[in-house]
Amino acid sequence: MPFQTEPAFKHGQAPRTAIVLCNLGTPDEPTAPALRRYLAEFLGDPRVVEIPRALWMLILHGIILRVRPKKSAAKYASIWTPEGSPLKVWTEKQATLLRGYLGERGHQVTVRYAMRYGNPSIPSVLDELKAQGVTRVLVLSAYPQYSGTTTASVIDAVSTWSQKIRHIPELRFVNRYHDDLGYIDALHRKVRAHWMHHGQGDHLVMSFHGVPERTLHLGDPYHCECLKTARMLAEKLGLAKDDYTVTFQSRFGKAKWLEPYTEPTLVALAQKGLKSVDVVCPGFTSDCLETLEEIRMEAQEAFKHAGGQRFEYIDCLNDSPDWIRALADLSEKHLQGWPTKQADDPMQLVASRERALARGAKD
Ligand SMILES: C=CC1=C(C)c2cc3[nH]c(cc4nc(cc5[nH]c(cc1n2)c(C)c5CCC(=O)O)C(CCC(=O)O)=C4C)c(C)c3C=C
Ligand SMILES: [Fe+2]
Ligand SMILES: [Fe+2]
Repeated sequence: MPFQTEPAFKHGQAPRTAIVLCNLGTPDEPTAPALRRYLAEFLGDPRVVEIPRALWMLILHGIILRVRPKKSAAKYASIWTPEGSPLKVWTEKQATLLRGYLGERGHQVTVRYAMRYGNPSIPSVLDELKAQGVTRVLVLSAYPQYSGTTTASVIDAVSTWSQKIRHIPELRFVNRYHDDLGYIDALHRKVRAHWMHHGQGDHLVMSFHGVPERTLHLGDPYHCECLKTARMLAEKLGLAKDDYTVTFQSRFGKAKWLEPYTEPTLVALAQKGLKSVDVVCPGFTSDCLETLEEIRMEAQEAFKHAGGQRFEYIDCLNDSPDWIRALADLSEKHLQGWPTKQADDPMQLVASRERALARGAKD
């Protein structure tokens, strides 16, 4: 296999570090053709749908990609903003803010965001970083809970890219932070701030994205990590067991997914007489189709239709300063041993002195 051409190797170049904040991805626009491209890539990933390949390709291309793009495009149109898809807008903002926070702490790191499906793609971002001379990459997934369907797929994309590279940068992956104290604290503050402004409902539903239940029995830690996040958040909020329910949303297809399902749970709670509920989606670090349309719109309607009166959707972490601080702390933890402050790294000091001398010679 031919490898990508490298620029000539130069001795004495200072190491350069980058962080890539990877999220799931989103269509380029809320139209059926854009959705077809996005869903073909997403649902064609064997990490996402684990059924025999030939059969799945027939179903995907023969049925799903003929029907779903139009329906999904209409849903995306209902949450689209002038700046684009919320998922992309928030992820981009998080990357910019993370760069700023780390810069304030004296770190010289490049921070980029990338999307596992759609744009900017993981390989395109890694190509760009490599062209800029980046020698160390910390891959930080936007998924706090590890799942084979998401986190592992990001790792696959980076590994596939590296297979065509001769001089591979040092790579590190943050696989999970479901129990990271900064993440839990940021969630807790988000919920508390919402209660302060809108009052506290009679019950809190914590809704996580679902996965097929089979993956749990096959050893995927996702379910356990969601439950741990929920337990820690509940403890921090001072909630008793009866004050909250953990649910799973976004079921796809006919197979059994993790239960209890979010919308039927909300309907059952309303039918039992619950009038007032708060819903938070702790596994989503950015608002997106699944939170804004499926929860804030659809689930709210179902809850009220079943007799509920007050439904408060609590925004995702998005650009909350507590969250960006947690991201910066997490990054610092995983950057250890990769000097990113000039004073830490003699090579950087030499390189910067040489640059200064070269500038002096020119001036
Ligand atoms: C087909 C199976 C799917 C699995 C498994 C799955 C896991 C999974 N997804 C997220 C996070 C997000 N998913 C989003 C959208 C979305 N998810 C699926 C299917 C599966 N997800 C589809 C088909 C879609 C697209 C929309 C649609 O047509 O319904 C999103 C939102 C993206 C956006 O653009 O806003 C997120 C985020 C996680 C965390 C996860 C497993 C843990
Ligand atoms: Fe999904
Ligand atoms: Fe959905």
